[in-house]
Amino acid sequence: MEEEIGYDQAVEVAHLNKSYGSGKNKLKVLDNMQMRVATGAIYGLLGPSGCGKTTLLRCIIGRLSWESGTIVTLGKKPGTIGHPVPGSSVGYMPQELALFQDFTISETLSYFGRLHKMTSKRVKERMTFLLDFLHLPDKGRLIRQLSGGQQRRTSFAIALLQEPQLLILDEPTVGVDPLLRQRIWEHLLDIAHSSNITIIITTHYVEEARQAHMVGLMRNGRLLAECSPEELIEKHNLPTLEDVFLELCERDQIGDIEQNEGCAGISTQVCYHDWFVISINQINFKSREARELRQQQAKRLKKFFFPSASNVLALFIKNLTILRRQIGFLLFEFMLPAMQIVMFCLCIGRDPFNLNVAVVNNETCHPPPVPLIPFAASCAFLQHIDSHYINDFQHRYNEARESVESGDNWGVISIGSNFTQDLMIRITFFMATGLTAMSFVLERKQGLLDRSFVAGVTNMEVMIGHISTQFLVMLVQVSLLLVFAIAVFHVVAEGSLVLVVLLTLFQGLVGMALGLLISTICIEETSAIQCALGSVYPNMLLSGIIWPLESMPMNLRYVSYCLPMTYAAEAMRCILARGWGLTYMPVWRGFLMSIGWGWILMALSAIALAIRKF
Ligand SMILES: Nc1ncnc2c1ncn2[C@@H]1O[C@H](COP(=O)(O)OP(=O)(O)OP(=O)(O)O)[C@@H](O)[C@H]1O
Repeated sequence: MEEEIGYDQAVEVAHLNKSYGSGKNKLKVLDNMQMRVATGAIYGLLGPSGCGKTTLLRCIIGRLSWESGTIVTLGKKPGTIGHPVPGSSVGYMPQELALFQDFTISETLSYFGRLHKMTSKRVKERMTFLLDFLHLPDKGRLIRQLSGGQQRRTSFAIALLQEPQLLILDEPTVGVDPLLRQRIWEHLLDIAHSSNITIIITTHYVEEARQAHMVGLMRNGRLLAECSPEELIEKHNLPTLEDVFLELCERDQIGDIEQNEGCAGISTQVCYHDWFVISINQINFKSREARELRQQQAKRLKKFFFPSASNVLALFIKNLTILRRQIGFLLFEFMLPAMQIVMFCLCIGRDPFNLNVAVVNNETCHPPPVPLIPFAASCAFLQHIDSHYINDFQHRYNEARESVESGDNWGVISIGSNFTQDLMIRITFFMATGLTAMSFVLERKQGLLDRSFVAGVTNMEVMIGHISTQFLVMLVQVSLLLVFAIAVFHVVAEGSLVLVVLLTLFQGLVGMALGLLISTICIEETSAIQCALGSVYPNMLLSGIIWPLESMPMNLRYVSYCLPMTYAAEAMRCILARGWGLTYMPVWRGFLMSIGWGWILMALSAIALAIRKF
């Protein structure tokens, strides 16, 4: 049974050290940082720009890891599995807007309400209150149509939505008029008092922090003072908090901060209150941590394999809403693969000029007028060629080659027996890669991904959310592709259509998983696009789709066998041209490779997501 620890301090930070980068580029941002926030208090975190406030807040909510020191948020280390931090116990308003520009206010709040597992009735109630309280316009208005101040207030509304135990507000009053700013502070004081909600707030308007119960003054990643505003002002005998702040900064610059008697060993002015009855050192976290480690690993694995259905549903609906808002682009996406196959089947019929070449066709052409003849794209190609220009149709490769050697022809066109079938695998794979390659990039840049993570979403849930939405798009794409290829152009299809559809979908999923990996690794849109294109061409060249594997150097051939498309393309040829089923090795091997690659790429994406901690 888990040990329940009551906490008088909602947040305790002790000896925290945190750096960004490594080696020569290492930047120490938090330096032996200390902080204690009593439950039900409003804590104003003040400090010059770049002193590490946001970094500290992100550590407190479990979005950043640190090198050494301890953080206890609402009784446990943030990020502990089963602990709702990050999750519903914390409301976070980041500095950046972090809003879906194409969502309405209502859709935005509903999305976060679903993540926090609120009933739709409760979401409606809170929405009505927040719209009125924050002077927001009609809930049907798109975020992009709101003014800067209105957008910030919407962002604030998200943080307040589920009435969390802990509110972390990173500069919530920037761009808010003084009247509304005062209302916000009154509301914060009210919820802290009536609901025992703890609030940590950063602000550059130092004077407004006088309304907080406690203020922490930071500089260069260290805490200079932690006191109630009145005590600080009284102690320094200065008229304003801002003056105290300036004086402390100046004294810190010349190394003249007094050591507080009650706080030996910490070069910080700290005022003790009745709230601070538990010292972080009194709790034996080390022994508890060791005991919990094994349980945590088991829980982490469970959470990885059994994601929350309601979170996945919330992400799915969110992604669908994004797609709905881009309906033109969505239609284009639906049609693109079908257009590619149509163009391919139509355009190859154009007359080339002055080509005196021998043609060897290994695909089977049926003479008209056989009804519903299976279509081989190569046959259409040959039928459309004016025999005046390409007039030497050989049937055997050696004969064709000899005709070139003897000077009768200047070249040989040899059409492989798999010319048309491979196309479907190729188009599906690359389209799917394109579908997901940008999934995280934009959301991450706008801080949206981070906000979902703070609301308790896991990496796996985000990935499943994206894959399930894009899978819908891919279903439409594959249906259109197969209709055009098989029903309209009669591409040879001797085998089971179910296997064809399944293999195409599996290949699409592998392409999507590759796209996800790309979008996890790349920070900018341009690098994601280049990465997607860069992975497409080697894949295409090496997988034997453009040129036969047999013509490759032996070592390269082994590389080719390991690629996701090689065996799948072979399996597709065997199903379509030979009518083989799953009992044949080349067919099941193609399926097995597709499934294996899908899992490998998904796992790599999950690992990359976990390491990057967006
Ligand atoms: N992801 C990052 N990689 C490298 N350096 C970073 C990163 N994020 C922040 N920093 C650096 O860490 C330092 C502290 O940044 P942080 O955002 O925590 O400061 P802040 O006190 O919140 O500043 P502000 O008040 O301007 O928001 C800055 O020097 C910043 O450049």
